[in-house]
Amino acid sequence: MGIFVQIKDVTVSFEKQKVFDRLNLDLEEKVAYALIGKSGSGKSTLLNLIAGFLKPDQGIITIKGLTLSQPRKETSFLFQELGLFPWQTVREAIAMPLKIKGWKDYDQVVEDMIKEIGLNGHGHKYPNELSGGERQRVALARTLVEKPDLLLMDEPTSALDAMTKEVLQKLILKEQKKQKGTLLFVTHDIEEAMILGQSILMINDEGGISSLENAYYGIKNPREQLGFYDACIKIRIALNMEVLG
Ligand SMILES: Nc1ncnc2c1ncn2[C@@H]1O[C@H](COP(=O)(O)OP(=O)(O)OP(=O)(O)O)[C@@H](O)[C@H]1O
Repeated sequence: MGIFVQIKDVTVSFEKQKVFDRLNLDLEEKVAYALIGKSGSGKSTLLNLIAGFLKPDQGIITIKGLTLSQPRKETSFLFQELGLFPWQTVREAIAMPLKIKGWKDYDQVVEDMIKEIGLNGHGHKYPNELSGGERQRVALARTLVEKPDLLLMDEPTSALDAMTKEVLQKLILKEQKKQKGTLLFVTHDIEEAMILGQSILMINDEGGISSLENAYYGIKNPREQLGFYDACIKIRIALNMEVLG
């Protein structure tokens, strides 16, 4: 597997605050990365850089060997705010990226995706007629339907109850295995990082990023694996966060 995203000597500052100072990071092709770090450590900033929404003050970012100068159409982004339009139904929201790309016959693809996310029979509904978890699934479907080669997600399951969270995590895992794109997602949830990330990236106090291979990725019931919680706690301690309750 080759290097897909390369961050070379990237510096980013807001006003006088330096978020990253000569950051170097490589993301490999077709790998799922969890990005964790304290609040304000720069997780969303890193996603914005790789999405091409934010330009570094110094340094360069390359994707597939090409210097990133603007957002790419092969990259999908799932924002915390979801970005669903109140006037679009589930069906219209999922079809939108395909329409923009100039697809003609997308009805079946959209219907298949609606089934995939478990919203069969809800295609005609508007966001205000959906629950929070259903809205999050629609936003996820909209980013997955165009089969991006790079998917960036900012806390995809935040603010969901445990059961809905699990449904969404299973969906992400399934789609990731099927589509085989590169995935980078931000999470505050160490368990989620362990369940979904093949590799876990941690932003440390100095603004550097260290990575660790996740031995638990892909195991069917990771919670049942001996050592799962130990590993979670170790990561929490490394991050200097509160130990799991
Ligand atoms: N547009 C901006 N203007 C000024 N400061 C900013 C801007 N965006 C981010 N920052 C600052 O940069 C730092 C990193 O922000 P960022 O949103 O990347 O953190 P984060 O790790 O995603 O945090 P959280 O976990 O709380 O969402 C923060 O101190 C934030 O206040």
